Amino acid sequence: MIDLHDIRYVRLGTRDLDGAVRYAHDILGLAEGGRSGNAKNGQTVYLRSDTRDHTLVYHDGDPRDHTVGFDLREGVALDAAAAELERLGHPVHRGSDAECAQRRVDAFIQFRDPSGNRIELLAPTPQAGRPFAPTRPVANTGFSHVGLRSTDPVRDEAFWTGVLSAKVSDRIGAAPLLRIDAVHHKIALFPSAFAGVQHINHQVASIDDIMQSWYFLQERGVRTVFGPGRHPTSGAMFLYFEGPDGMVYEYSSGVSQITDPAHRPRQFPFEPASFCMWGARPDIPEFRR
Ligand SMILES: CC(C)C(=O)/C=C/C(C(=O)O)=C(/O)C(=O)O
Ligand SMILES: [Fe+2]
Repeated sequence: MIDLHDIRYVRLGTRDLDGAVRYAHDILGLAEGGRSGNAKNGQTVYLRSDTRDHTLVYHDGDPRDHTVGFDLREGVALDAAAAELERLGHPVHRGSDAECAQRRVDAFIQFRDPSGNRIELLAPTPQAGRPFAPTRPVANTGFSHVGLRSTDPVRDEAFWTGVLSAKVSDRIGAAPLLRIDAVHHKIALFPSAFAGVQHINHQVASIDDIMQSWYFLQERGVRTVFGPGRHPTSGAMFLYFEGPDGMVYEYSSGVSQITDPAHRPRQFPFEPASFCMWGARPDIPEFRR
């Protein structure tokens, strides 16, 4: 079992780096935390959502190119994790010096989950907490979770809980909401015909930030695709909206924590009442019945 600590970053390719960075800054309220590369070979922009070095990366490249990077729990050796994955038949790529520099990490390994989602495991790298101030008036308290596409959620749940250390908090139909710490979920696996990141969540402080964001997005012509609403599963109030290259972003507030070691996942039917207890209906393909 490979013990995960937290998600460190999501990396997304884009053909419109300036547009994606502008969106991250002006709409999401993220702060630019530096750039690397050059116009000839491709640029990478690091974006900050909290006191961490960065949590979102946009780079020149194919918009279908998505990667999620996880910190390993302290004491878990990268080599041991690589050996375990290879023993189980998952090919592993060890990051070159140039690739490490691009990710601002000391060392990492890369592999794919059974659906083909590209995952990176990072050697624990101490990060100095740097002050973070949102770049627009929203109390963005930080990046929190991803929805991943899964071509077979039952198979992928077995991988994420059996090979990696995720635990099932709840299921909606076949879609598991998985935790790797006390937070209700950091990963959700949603049925899809192909792999990739399906949505990216940032936490905001309160319902005021959700509702103010709803009006803010409408005024700027950003399409809301679900909400405002409240998830019966995690209890979080939410707003999902469209980002660059069709990515869905989510703000949520009030996600529950699971600290009871005897917690048993609840099974919710895959229907709108399980998605929102206020009656909002999603306009998101993966959440349609
Ligand atoms: C609309 C989906 C199926 C849903 O209900 C997701 C639930 C939650 C939650 O309980 O907080 C999410 O945040 C999510 O993974 O989007
Ligand atoms: Fe979510």
